[in-house]
Amino acid sequence: MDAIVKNFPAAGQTDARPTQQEAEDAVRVLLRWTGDDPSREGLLDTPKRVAAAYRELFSGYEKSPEEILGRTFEEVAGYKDMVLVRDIPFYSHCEHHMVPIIGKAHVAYLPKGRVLGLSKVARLVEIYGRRLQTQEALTAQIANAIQDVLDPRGVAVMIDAEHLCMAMRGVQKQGSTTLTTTFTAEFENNAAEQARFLTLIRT
Ligand SMILES: Nc1nc2c(ncn2[C@@H]2O[C@H](COP(=O)(O)OP(=O)(O)OP(=O)(O)O)[C@@H](O)[C@H]2O)c(=O)[nH]1
Ligand SMILES: [Zn+2]
Repeated sequence: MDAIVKNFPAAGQTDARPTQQEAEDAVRVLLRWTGDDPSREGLLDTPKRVAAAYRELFSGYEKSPEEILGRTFEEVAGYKDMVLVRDIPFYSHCEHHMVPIIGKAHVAYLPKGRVLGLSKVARLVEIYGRRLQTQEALTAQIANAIQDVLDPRGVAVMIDAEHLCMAMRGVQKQGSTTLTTTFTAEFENNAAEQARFLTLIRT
């Protein structure tokens, strides 16, 4: 688990953050970089709004996956087959251009006794989504967090996302999506389980 989160500040650890003033000044520089005038009326409050928006869009750095996944329960009448939460919509930002990634995550695991609250799976996607990401890292982080904290028989994650850095700029290919998968433990070793996961996603 440490390996997954150690690049990010832990919950409450905001000391290394620049001040509000520094953040707003940086936005003013970027406004000038666009060619606009930060002192015109319509842009006067923009640095403050952008700083607040960044806090929200990147709030995943302040949240702990272990905390979210910590609350599990066992009373499921011996249920032990796959649990799949599919079509979890998310927004993230690519770490190369800081432009949105828009997509859906499908997350499954094979329980070994304990199960997760279903909303916690979606909350986990939010935590990692609200950080600067590559799609590969996002996929692996979600799978590894569940594997490490819940210790199920296996985890499968698929992400299907559009990168606006490929659509709005650069190569400008709108509508193309990228698929990434991570399989752990029993999912990694068992092609039939992988196939069942992929079939259930499409059902
Ligand atoms: N593998 C991977 N690549 C990504 C992701 N998000 C963005 N990229 C790519 O990161 C690459 C960065 O390439 P660079 O050549 O350093 O940057 P660039 O000149 O802005 O590249 P272009 O987008 O081709 O204009 C681009 O090919 C992006 O498409 C991601 O989640 N995963
Ligand atoms: Zn990008």
